[in-house]
Amino acid sequence: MDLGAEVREVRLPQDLEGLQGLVVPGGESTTIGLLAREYGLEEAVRQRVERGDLAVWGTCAGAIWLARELPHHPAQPRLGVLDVALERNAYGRQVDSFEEDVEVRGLDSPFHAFFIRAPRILRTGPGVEVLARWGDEPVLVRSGRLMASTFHPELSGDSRIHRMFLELARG
Ligand SMILES: NC(=O)CC[C@H](N)C(=O)O
Repeated sequence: MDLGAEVREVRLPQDLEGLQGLVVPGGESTTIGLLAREYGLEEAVRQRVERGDLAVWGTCAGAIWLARELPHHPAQPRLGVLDVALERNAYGRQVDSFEEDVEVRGLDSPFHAFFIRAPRILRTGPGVEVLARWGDEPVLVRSGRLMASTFHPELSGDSRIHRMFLELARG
């Protein structure tokens, strides 16, 4: 899908240069966290976020990387700038992966969301806006120029949440 944004892969701090937005994908959050710390990317992203000149969207493992609190894995390396508490792999083995239609604030019809060994958002801080819930639970949140989803929006062939993020990035 072509949404008119120029994209590049980011692995090292210098890859951030000139970027307005960063998507931190799903995968394995411990690996992402360790490598980002080792390669100095964590610190570089932190500085840009603190200056307010980078929008960051974490999906699934990426959301875990952004989370301030991981009560069950407090020492896991992460950026930790988003005021939420998350629990990893929170939906148990049987239903480790599932798909659901979720209502998203600002969208006029439901979004089909894929949850893959998804984390659960246990708490959101005062500055955090919940944009979508599955049942009672937040699954898409935003705080300033940070966004986190516990599902994988890239698997739906629906670009509406990507468009929301581009607006944040262009901010
Ligand atoms: N789909 C995903 O990104 C899964 C996240 C993974 N379970 C983790 O804790 O890192």
